[in-house]
Amino acid sequence: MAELSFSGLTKRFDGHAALDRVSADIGSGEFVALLGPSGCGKTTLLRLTAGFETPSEGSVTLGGEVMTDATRFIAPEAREIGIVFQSYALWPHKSVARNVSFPLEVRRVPQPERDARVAEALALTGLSAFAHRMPAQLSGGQRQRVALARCLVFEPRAMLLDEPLANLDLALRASMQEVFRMFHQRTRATMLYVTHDQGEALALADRVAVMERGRIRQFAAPEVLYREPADCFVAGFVGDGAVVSARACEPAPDALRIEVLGCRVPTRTNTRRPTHASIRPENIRLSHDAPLRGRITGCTYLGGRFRLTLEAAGETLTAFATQRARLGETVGLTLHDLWSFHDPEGEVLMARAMAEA
Ligand SMILES: Nc1ncnc2c1ncn2[C@@H]1O[C@H](COP(=O)(O)OP(=O)(O)OP(=O)(O)O)[C@@H](O)[C@H]1O
Repeated sequence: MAELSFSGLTKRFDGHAALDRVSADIGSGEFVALLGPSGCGKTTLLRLTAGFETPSEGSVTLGGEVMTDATRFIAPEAREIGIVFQSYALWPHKSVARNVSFPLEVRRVPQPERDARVAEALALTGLSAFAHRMPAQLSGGQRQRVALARCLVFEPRAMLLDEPLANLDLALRASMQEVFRMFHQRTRATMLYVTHDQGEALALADRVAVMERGRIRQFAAPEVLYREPADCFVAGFVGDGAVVSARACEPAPDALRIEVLGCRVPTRTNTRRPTHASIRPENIRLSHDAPLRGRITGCTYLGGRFRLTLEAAGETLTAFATQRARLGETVGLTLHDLWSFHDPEGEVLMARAMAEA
């Protein structure tokens, strides 16, 4: 499977940039999720990759070969890219086996080889027993697996998945995530997976590109996005917790301590001029005598622990507790292991994102 690159990729619709100078490299065999709020450009990026749209500027390269740029356009069917849609897009009048065999029939693969490859694809997706069923006789999850088998049977150079689990109920989504993970481990296909479900993106992908307003704001492994968000948008969008103003303590030769919520605390950081800190629930310890005081405004049982919402120094924070807490009760809070970053425009962006939500 080939590596996929975007360089300065821009797509304007009626003067409005749906994608704005996106550049990224996806390694061969990598599973990448595109995550972001509605309208941020995820589907547009997928459609440009598939060849359903042409870019206003920039290029898409697959396996070192330019698929599209200012002078070149390879037609979608010649790109050898597999696509799985949330609507499954199966042929209703063809059996499961015929649906899966269709891409091979189009490519005039001889029958014995076709049969062997279809059997292999059905086995890989756990559908061998359903080969002769019609799509209408399958559940949503089984239909999605047929779409997956039909995609992998022709060994595409890359696979694009557009919210493939969006139509499934919660329990099925969880089991299908497992199917996707196993599928990726066994095929090592290069996969670009669009979702606005961050749980899905963080659980499945090797790396996640967090998008906002046509741009990639951070492209990193899930644990890096969570522990070291690049800016206020990513810190607020990915994971639980709060984003608050911070500044380096004086003197600030290394900015290893910050002032946050009126406290001076050590920080992990990549800057000498932090403007904000990300406070995850696990960064807060409850202790009776800590000077930072928080008033409990919410307490939800999560199974095994409680999620608390607290008001402290004018901010809303989230913490975990082992025991139920009383609403209105005041507790002491100790902050530890905070991540801080430089994002002077963060407040404006966050206000805009909240207004749009
Ligand atoms: N064919 C089109 N004509 C005009 N505007 C378009 C067209 N396709 C997309 N857009 C606009 O481009 C922006 C990005 O759309 P896109 O579908 O890529 O977002 P998305 O992140 O996939 O959203 P969602 O999660 O809601 O599917 C939106 O503002 C959308 O209205």
